[in-house]
This record gives sequence, structure tokens and C-alpha cells, in this order.
Amino acid sequence: MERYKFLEELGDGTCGSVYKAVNLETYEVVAVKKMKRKFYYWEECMNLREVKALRKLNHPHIIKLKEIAREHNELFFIFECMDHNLYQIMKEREQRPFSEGEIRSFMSQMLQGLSHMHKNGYFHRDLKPENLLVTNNILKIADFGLAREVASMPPYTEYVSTRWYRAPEVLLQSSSYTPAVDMWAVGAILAELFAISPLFPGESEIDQLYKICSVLGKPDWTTFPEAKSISRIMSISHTEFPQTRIADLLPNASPEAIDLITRLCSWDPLKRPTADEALNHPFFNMATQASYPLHDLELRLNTMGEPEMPNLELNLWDFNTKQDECFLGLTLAVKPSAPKLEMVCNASQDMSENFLFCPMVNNDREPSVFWSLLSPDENRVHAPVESCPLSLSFSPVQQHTSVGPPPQSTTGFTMGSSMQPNMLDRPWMAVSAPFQQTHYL
Ligand SMILES: Nc1ncnc2c1ncn2[C@@H]1O[C@H](COP(=O)(O)OP(=O)(O)OP(=O)(O)O)[C@@H](O)[C@H]1O
Repeated sequence: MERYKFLEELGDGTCGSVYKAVNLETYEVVAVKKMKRKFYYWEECMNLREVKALRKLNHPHIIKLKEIAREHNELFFIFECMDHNLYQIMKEREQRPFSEGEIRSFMSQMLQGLSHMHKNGYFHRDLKPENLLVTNNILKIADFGLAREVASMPPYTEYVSTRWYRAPEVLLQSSSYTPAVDMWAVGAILAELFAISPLFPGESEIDQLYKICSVLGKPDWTTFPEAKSISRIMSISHTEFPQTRIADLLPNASPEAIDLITRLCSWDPLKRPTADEALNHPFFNMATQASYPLHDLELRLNTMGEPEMPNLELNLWDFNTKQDECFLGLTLAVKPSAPKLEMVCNASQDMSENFLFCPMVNNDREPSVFWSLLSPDENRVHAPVESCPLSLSFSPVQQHTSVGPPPQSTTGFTMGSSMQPNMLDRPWMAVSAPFQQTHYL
């Protein structure tokens, strides 16, 4: 570990303390999780759930474990370093709630990571905002300390996941449960992003069940044939609950969002959508149906740059996971001075592009330009397209002084190292995508 210089503590959890550190050979900044218990043998380390799961799971929305080191019977995990966790971001946003577009982006990323995890035979069991790490709006699932293999045999021993996100079957001590416990947590986190406060903030396990009943009503107890905590069932069965609907708790959420939360937070684990089903819920297609103010979009214009050499920040993300609708949306904010909405189509030999110029609708800010990119291979993207940061460099525009996209020859993309392999593998071209334009308008 002498290769690493520890800088500051990033977090202190049950199993380990996490520090920001720099690799003195490569100058790479990493997060080092120093486990609290001692490890006397390598076999013990390699058998840890966190290690087993993370070695198998390689996905842009799952935190990357770079290295494991054991020194003086102490175990260190070296992870890619992220800037914040979602809990910290929510705390900062108490006065300025997230837009539905921002929530959709976080949720879509979380569900993509979760879908990969579940398909690879793991479930997380401790999803909570603190375990969702975020850098530049890119979200990654972390803390696989409680991850379990789906194929592992029940009965599962009781485990201590964070109470507020704990599924009812776990609270009722069911001896077998499934990846649906993660989907419950997804529902609770989705609601929390709207309210900036937890949906079910139980103060004890029984209070947790009371809090759930006061929103969902009492369950059909036959849903939990394996529940061992009969005393909890009895206690709840004999209590009357004034009911508050989810829609009343989240007045700023769309009907689609409320519907998704309601499905995810179903008493019956079998009724909860899977991660893939959730990604196909209308909540994630709303961009095609509704008009949104531009502040809903993932636009960033760094005005710190020189006027003629603007710094641009670019966001790529997918809008749908259905193969035939999947494409990348590339949003680019520049500062043309178009006074009002105007569309310019620019076609070249191998590339056709639609550029859309939109003035900011709600304020006097400068208009922006949007590109839509689509995979050239028959409009199909085979691997899931992931959100990924790109860096973009722009040369000064020669012939476009007032409005219009910079000419091809003057635009240069620098794909960052975090670019996904599926994107690097093939060329990209911009094509007309009416779907996306509807979104922006
Ligand atoms: N790769 C990382 N980059 C930046 N911060 C991180 C990273 N990994 C963890 N952290 C920070 O450290 C905190 C604790 O990390 P982690 O959840 O892995 O520890 P833990 O001991 O397993 O926690 P828990 O008590 O939730 O089980 C996280 O909430 C996060 O704020």
C-alpha cells in the first residue's frame, strides 16, 4: 500500500472506512476501502461476497474494483473514486428539488446496473442513497458487502440492511426472498428523489411496517407464507392505519412516476417489476410524450471559458432500453444567437445530422443546439447503451457566426477513457431522430 498516499476520509461504513488516495506511480486518484476486520488468509478475502460479486460484475453503472491488497492482515479494496453519494447530493438539493428529467436519468442508470447484476445472478440487498455514487451525473452502484447470489440456497439468515429501504418480506423475516428486495428499495429511492426525504422512515422494524401500512394499506397476509415474524403480523393486523396515498406524498411527481413507485413498492414481491420491466415503464418514455422546459434537460454550459472558445460539457445517455428504440442522445449546449427556434438539416456523404436550435423557454439564456446520434448499424444498438462522460473539444467556428452547427471540419471529439467499449467499437453517426426532438421540445 506504500504506492498510495491517503488524502481524506470519504466515508465510514459498518465494514470499512473509505479514503480518497492517490497512486504515487500513476497519479490516479482512487478510493481505498480499508476493511475493519482482520484477514489472516487470502482465501478469506477471495471468499468475501463483495469480492466475488465485483469480480464478476463489470458494468458502467457498477463501481469498479481495481485492486485488492492485503498487508499486515489488513484488507484494502481499491476502487475507482467517485465524487459524491446520492444521499449527499439530495441533502444539497433540499431547497431545489430534482427535476423529473434528473430523477429519470439517475433511476435509469441505477436500473441498468441492477439489471446487469440480477442477470449475472446477484442481488444487492442493501440499496440506499449512500450506496449510489455519483460523479458528473453518472451514477454507479457500490457496496456489495451484502450481495448474494440469486442461486444460493435459502433459508437466508437475517441480515442488517438499512431499515428504510428494507422490503416487507425481509421485515417479516421470510426465509426466502429474491432480487425483488432490490426492486422495493428502488421504489423507495425513486420516491425519495421526488420528496428529498425518505418514503418509509421507520424508527424500528415494527415502526417500519407501520409506516409502510400507512401508505400502502395492510397486505394480504397470504403473500408471506414463509414469514416467521408472526408477532409483527399480529401487531399490524390489529392496528388501524389512516392512509396517505403516494400521490399525496409526492405532489411534484407525474402520474407515470407515481405508477412506477406504486408497482415497485408492492407488498407482493411477485408483483414488483424486474429491473428490465421497470426500464420499459412509461416513466422512462415520458420524454417522447410530454413537453418539458429546457431546464429539465441535462444541459450544462460552462460559461467560465473564453467567449470564442466555450467550454462545453456533453452528456450522452440512452432514452430507452428497447433495442429498436435505443439510441444515444447527445446534448450539446453552445451559444449561438438564434433569436428563436430554428431547425437546420445538414447532410454530408456518410453522415446526416439534425440540428435543433432552441432558445431557452423560461428565461433569457442563449439558445442551445442539440445533436442526436444513432448507431449506424441498422439503428440498432446491441449492447445496452450506457451513460458515459465524454469530453468534447471545439475549434472556433469559421463560417457560422450567428446560428447553426459548427462545420464538420471544425468539430473534434475526444472520447474520454471512460467511454464504453460498445461505443468505441464502432463509428457513430448523427442521424435524424424525431423521437429525440420531440423530447427537447
Ligand atoms: N468508490 C468510492 N468513491 C467515493 N466514495 C466512496 C466510494 N466507495 C465508498 N465511498 C463512500 O464511503 C461510504 C461507505 O462505503 P461503503 O458503503 O462501501 O462502506 P460499508 O462499510 O460497506 O458501508 P455500510 O455501512 O453501508 O455497509 C459510502 O457511502 C460513500 O460515501
